[in-house]
Amino acid sequence: MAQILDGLKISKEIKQEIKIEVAKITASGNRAPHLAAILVGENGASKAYVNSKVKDCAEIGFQSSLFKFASDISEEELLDKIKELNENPEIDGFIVQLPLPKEMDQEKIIMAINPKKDVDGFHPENFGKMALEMETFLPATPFGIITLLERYNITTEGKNCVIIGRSRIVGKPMSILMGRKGNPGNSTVTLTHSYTTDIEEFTKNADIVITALGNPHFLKAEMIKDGAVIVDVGITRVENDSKKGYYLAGDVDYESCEKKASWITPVPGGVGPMTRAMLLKNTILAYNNSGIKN
Ligand SMILES: NC(=O)C1=CN([C@@H]2O[C@H](COP(=O)(O)OP(=O)(O)OC[C@H]3O[C@@H](n4cnc5c(N)ncnc54)[C@H](OP(=O)(O)O)[C@@H]3O)[C@@H](O)[C@H]2O)C=CC1
Ligand SMILES: Nc1nc(=O)c2c([nH]1)NC[C@@H]1CN(c3ccc(C(=O)N[C@@H](CCC(=O)O)C(=O)O)cc3)C=[N+]21
Repeated sequence: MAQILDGLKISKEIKQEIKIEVAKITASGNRAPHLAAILVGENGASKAYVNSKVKDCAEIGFQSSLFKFASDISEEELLDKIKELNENPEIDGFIVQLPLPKEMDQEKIIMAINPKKDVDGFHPENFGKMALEMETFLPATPFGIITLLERYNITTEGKNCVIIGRSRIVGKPMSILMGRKGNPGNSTVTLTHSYTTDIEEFTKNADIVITALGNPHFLKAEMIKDGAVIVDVGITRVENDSKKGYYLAGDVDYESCEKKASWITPVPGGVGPMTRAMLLKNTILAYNNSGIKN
């Protein structure tokens, strides 16, 4: 029976640590860190995520701002908003919630963000720094996963790590971080995706499997080896008859895998809360590097 990598618990610890840091900042007469988010369109999951971010900020004493736009906003209008946030000295960091409407040039939007305020770590300058092991903002989800592994003293050195999914926000940066020098890191990484012909061949030999594909219950016990560490990033809303109308499904078939794994993350309560905590962590890093605070 696997032990639980309790992301909810660790995220609370991290938030508590940040809350203490914020209290010290404000006690000495400086303004609190300020995180902003831009949300375009009406995606239900995206709305829920940015709303929870506002709540997280209030909980630990950050200021926060949320800018909502209809899905037919022009690229120019969005770029103007980004420019305004880039220049506003009272805002330490901001994120543009993804995915953006299909018609928009996502790359152009991300490129417009001031890298010093890019607390998602998505700007190519920050992504490049991450890959080159320079100090920068690490994307919140992979940052959350390595922090979770670290706090549970999971050894990654010399291990075979298989990642499923190669998105900009999870799979790709995750593969870089696990393969970097250091601990967590020093793993031998295999990055798999929809063109991988026989995923099972890789997952069966993996000491660590990280799933980020968005396919409910994809990873079954037969696909993993005894004692593997399983990290489930996937969150899909699957419709059912409950009051909410859906339940949250991970990419891992938890019921079967927990019997075989040594460690496993639950969904919900695993990687998701860690992502939120690390965004706050990045914001305080941005704050501390931004000079004058008044
Ligand atoms: N817990 C958290 O904090 C977060 C959770 N998520 C969740 O993680 C999941 C993934 O999201 P995201 O990272 O944005 O990825 P995307 O949805 O952007 O991409 C999915 C990736 O999975 C690959 N893939 C899809 N199907 C298969 C398959 N059958 N076999 C192998 N690879 C496959 C795709 O391959 P290809 O590149 O070839 O198309 C692609 O690289 C979603 O459920 C999302 O909601 C996302 C961010 C944060
Ligand atoms: N610019 C940008 N940055 C992101 O970091 C980003 C993004 N866009 N787009 C969408 C994905 C998704 N993502 C999640 C974060 C937390 C939970 C989370 O807190 N999940 C809870 C459950 C939440 C619920 O009840 O719905 C849990 O797993 O326990 C989920 C998903 C960040 N993303």
